[in-house]
Amino acid sequence: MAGLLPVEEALARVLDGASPLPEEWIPVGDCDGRVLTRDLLASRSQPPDDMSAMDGYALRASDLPGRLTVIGEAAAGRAFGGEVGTGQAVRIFTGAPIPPGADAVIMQEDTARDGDAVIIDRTARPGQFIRRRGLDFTAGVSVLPAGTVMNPRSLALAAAMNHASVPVHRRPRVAILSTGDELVEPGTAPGPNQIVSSNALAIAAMARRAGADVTHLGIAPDRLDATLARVRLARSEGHDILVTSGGASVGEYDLMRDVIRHEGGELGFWKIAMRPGKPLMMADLGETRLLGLPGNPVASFVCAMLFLEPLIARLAGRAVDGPATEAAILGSDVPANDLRADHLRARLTTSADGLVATPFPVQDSSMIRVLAEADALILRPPHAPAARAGEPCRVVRLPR
Ligand SMILES: Nc1nc2c(c(=O)[nH]1)N[C@H]1C(S)=C(S)[C@@H](COP(=O)(O)OP(=O)(O)OC[C@H]3O[C@@H](n4cnc5c(N)ncnc54)[C@H](O)[C@@H]3O)O[C@H]1N2
Ligand code: MOO
Repeated sequence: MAGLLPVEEALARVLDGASPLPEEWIPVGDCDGRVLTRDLLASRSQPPDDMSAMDGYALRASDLPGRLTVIGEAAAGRAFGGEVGTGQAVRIFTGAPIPPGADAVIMQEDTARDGDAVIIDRTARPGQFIRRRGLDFTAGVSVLPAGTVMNPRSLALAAAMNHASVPVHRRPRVAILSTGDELVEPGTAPGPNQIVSSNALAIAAMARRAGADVTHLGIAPDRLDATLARVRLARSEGHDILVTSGGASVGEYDLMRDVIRHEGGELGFWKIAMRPGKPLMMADLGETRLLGLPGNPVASFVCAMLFLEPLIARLAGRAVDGPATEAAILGSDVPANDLRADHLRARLTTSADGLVATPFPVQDSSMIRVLAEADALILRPPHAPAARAGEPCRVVRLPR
């Protein structure tokens, strides 16, 4: 099994030359998960004026304690027109501008009203319950730098800074093609020897979570012309990534290498030192980067997790960190590994010693149920020696 490319080298090639996609402007409400292409400046200060933080009375702290004359009212969005003088107070509500002359707010719970007067038998600190102009942000300051991955909180901040639309990297466009004479779509009545296609749906869901727009190209039978037609469609529609599933191995109906050759693409690699997922391939077909995933469902999933998600992240402008690994201890013995980095489907439990990862006894890469029931992948590096239950290991949690 010479010539298997190490996983790290394969990932480097998948990412090689892939850079964040061009800018587009989108409504601020739609930018969750998108990455800013430019700094966002505050176009106003927040709050725009000194504001009350409480419902109560605006007054001069030096007048307290005392009986003050209430000369008017200020509410959010509606300022009091005059000025507060000695011995005077303005009825004020949360978010209302502090009238000139006042230097403190006292909560209404600490007051007693008597007609036009308010009686306050305590003192106030100057500035009490006043939010100063620009407390949150100041006009002209760069608050959200280019490269920020937007989330519901930063989205709210961009909106509050009065950006109706924001500049972000375009979403990667991913087309997904399943190949195989045996495949039928879910919900049809499979004939003898047929298999319900599931890989494309898993890959699409992962790609969407990673921030891509997804096009389904359906199922191509194991014929070069039919497969080529769909690949050309994906290219002509300007997809950044074409993911194929199946046809990656060495069988007589495994067409993907022929497809790449017919399209004038150069095979970036084929076959990597990984289990599951050995026959992964990559090629550039013009502007479209092709990831040819193996057909075995677990292999296609793990390859999508390790290679497609980082590629989408890179194109979307996000940092590519690789899957976060955690320390755990083995829940059962594992045999020595060969030259392929292994990814054992495992359940996670917690014990007094910490996280315990127990591999499923059967690790066949066709087993979708085991994949669905697993919590994590135990990472077994190439040539890792046999290990006993209780020994340390590294795991990657599977997305929930
Ligand atoms: N002589 C060799 N045979 C195989 C090798 C090898 O190195 N030498 N590698 C094995 C490995 S590892 C894998 S993984 C598979 C990959 O094969 P293909 O990419 O060519 O995939 P297919 O043959 O088309 O399908 C394999 C298996 O997966 C099922 N499948 C395919 N597509 C889907 C789908 N969309 N949804 C659900 N299931 C799917 C398909 O029915 C097959 O059962 O090759 C090994 N062989
Ligand atoms: O990639 Mo294959 O699934 O290792 O069997």
